[in-house]
Amino acid sequence: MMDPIIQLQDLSKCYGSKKAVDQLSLDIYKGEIFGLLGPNGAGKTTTILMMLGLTDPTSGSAFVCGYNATSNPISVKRKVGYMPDSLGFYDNMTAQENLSYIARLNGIPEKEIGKRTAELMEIVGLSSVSNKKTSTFSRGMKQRLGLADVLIKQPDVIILDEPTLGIDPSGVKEFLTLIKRLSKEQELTVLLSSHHLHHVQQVCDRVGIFVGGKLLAHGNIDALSGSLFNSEGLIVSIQLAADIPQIWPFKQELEQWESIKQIRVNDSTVDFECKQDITPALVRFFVEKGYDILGVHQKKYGLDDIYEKYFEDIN
Ligand SMILES: Nc1ncnc2c1ncn2[C@@H]1O[C@H](COP(=O)(O)OP(=O)(O)OP(=O)(O)O)[C@@H](O)[C@H]1O
Repeated sequence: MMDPIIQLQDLSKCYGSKKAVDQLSLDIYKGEIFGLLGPNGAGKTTTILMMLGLTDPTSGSAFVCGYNATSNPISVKRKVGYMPDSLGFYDNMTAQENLSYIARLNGIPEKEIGKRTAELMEIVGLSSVSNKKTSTFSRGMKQRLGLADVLIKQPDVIILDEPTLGIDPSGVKEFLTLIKRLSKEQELTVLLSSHHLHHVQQVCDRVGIFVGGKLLAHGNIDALSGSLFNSEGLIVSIQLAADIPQIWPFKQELEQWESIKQIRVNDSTVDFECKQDITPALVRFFVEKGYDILGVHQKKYGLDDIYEKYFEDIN
């Protein structure tokens, strides 16, 4: 496997007796979109600050793009773009002027600024309004300009803190689609922190769940739901046209199937707890036995279920 682009090893940060981040170990790979999830005070921002070399860990290490963030923060900052949750622009300047200003701060040669800013305006979908003052911009437009600011230095990694906060649903969708496209096209690694679970679920390859400074779980959503709901797994529910008798001869036959963990019969509905998705085989079984099927429903656990379950367990 390739080397991780972000490598956190036993990273801890204490503020007095408070452990804001507690022995965090995590690897993130090039081109991944990774979601940091957790309630207020979980330690997400402190973790991000340590990755950027903006605060020193009490113990452990954070390597980003091969550099130790504590001993080499300047090199890390060259490679990493950070978009905080509250964005500031010069309201009396146009979007183009704001972006050019950021380009100069990043040391981009004057002769390249025009081309680079125009390309970025196109990428983030602001070309047609680039000569408008940012005071007229909606929150969603500002967020896209913030993304252009972050991308101007052609980073390998971008870190976005609550990027969808305060944007309307269509703006959120556009923004997340843009992030996904950029990540795929440019092999950009994206770390985003968010409270909005379904936003994260739409866009992230993997997520990490933070609570009380600890990383309780990380992985892709299927793997997390699989491990967390091990006892339940995937539920396939088949609704038939007629009730099933109390003593149902086919139950015993179905219980022999390797992929079925449990069967629950409730009037005309049969629920199967399965190790994997065997919906087509189950449908065929019922049809071959002459049953009329009114509906087939799969319950898969999503991020909301996973998140809730973790909070249930610790509260
Ligand atoms: N400079 C500081 N001094 C003292 N305590 C701090 C400091 N910064 C953070 N903390 C504490 O560390 C813990 C983690 O805070 P952090 O801001 O990292 O959490 P978070 O997950 O980013 O939360 P939020 O979503 O609210 O930003 C909290 O209990 C917070 O009060």
